[in-house]
Amino acid sequence: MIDSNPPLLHGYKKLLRHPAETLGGKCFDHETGVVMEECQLPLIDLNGLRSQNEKERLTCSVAISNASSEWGFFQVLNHGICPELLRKMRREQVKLFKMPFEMKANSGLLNNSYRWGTPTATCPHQFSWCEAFNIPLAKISEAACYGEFSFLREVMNEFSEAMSKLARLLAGVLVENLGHPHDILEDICNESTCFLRLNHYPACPISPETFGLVPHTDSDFLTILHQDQVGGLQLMKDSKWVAVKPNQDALIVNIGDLFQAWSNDVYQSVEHKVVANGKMGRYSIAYFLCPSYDSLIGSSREPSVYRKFTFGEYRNEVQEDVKRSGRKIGLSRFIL
Ligand SMILES: C=C1C[C@]23C[C@@]1(O)CC[C@H]2[C@@]12CC[C@H](O)[C@@](C)(C(=O)O1)[C@H]2[C@@H]3C(=O)O
Ligand SMILES: O=C(O)CCC(=O)C(=O)O
Ligand SMILES: [Fe+2]
Repeated sequence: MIDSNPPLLHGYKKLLRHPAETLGGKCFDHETGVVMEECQLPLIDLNGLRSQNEKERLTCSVAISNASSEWGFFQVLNHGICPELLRKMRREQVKLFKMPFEMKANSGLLNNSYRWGTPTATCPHQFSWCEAFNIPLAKISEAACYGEFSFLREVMNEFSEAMSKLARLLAGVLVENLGHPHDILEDICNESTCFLRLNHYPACPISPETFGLVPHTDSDFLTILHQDQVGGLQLMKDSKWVAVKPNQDALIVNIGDLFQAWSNDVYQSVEHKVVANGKMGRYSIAYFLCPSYDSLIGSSREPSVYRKFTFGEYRNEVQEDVKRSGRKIGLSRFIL
């Protein structure tokens, strides 16, 4: 059989040799709930924030905060990212991942941000059947890192600018609802401290229980996600996995660990995962609103649940945990 691109089966054959048997093994600790039928996430029309009517603006702002506390996730309509830009981004993303594996892995493309599978996995349930470019936006203005993908540079700049505007709008509503000036986070988060993650989940020929992306919470303030029509994203709600039905007019927004810490647990960073699809490949794009590495993340109100930490310290801790134990521990490491 020709090797797939990326060679996930070949590269991880030992780990994935008997997926059915080993899934019952000791590291099998994530299936705490069964998938409910697809459940509609709170769907919020952002035109409410632009209304002349004060009451409408308030209703929309409260809906964003309530969803961020109760679900940690919500979907937004009239988000301002034009469909043509999403289509251009999708075309470039598909072209990028169709490149020969050797080029993706060794060309240093996009600031050498290419990753595939999970080198640190010690059992199938720590393995993600995916490939991704985790691009620091500080670097995307450098033409050198694009090779022949010069148009990709143009599209990514346009896309990340639009996403940055939306992320700032949403973060502004969330911090204002906690009694702070809407731009309080803007001095620690800016275009150059954020990340764009291009995900591709190839069709997966092994166990249907294989993860496209392992259960995790995001290590940022908030994430704005565009998923395609294939589906597979699930989030944890009341100890059950809830599938997120694809809605091409909507973008998905989820609270990250840093906003949970900053809000002193008012907003929840909720576990989510992607289940692999046996027949169809799937693409998604995630924009991560992140502060600079030296920014101190403290609680916006006392008494604080967590000790203060810098984003750099947090990322190092996550990577150390993933290296040491194969999975992310996250915020619980920083409880006072
Ligand atoms: C193996 C892992 C790396 C990751 C945490 C995880 O346990 C699973 C998801 C990964 C991810 C995806 C989105 C973000 O880029 C990230 C920082 C996060 O919060 O979850 C990465 C984590 C990482 O790269 O450390
Ligand atoms: O692809 C998806 O739907 C989710 C991706 C994700 O959770 C991430 O990149 O952090
Ligand atoms: Fe995520």
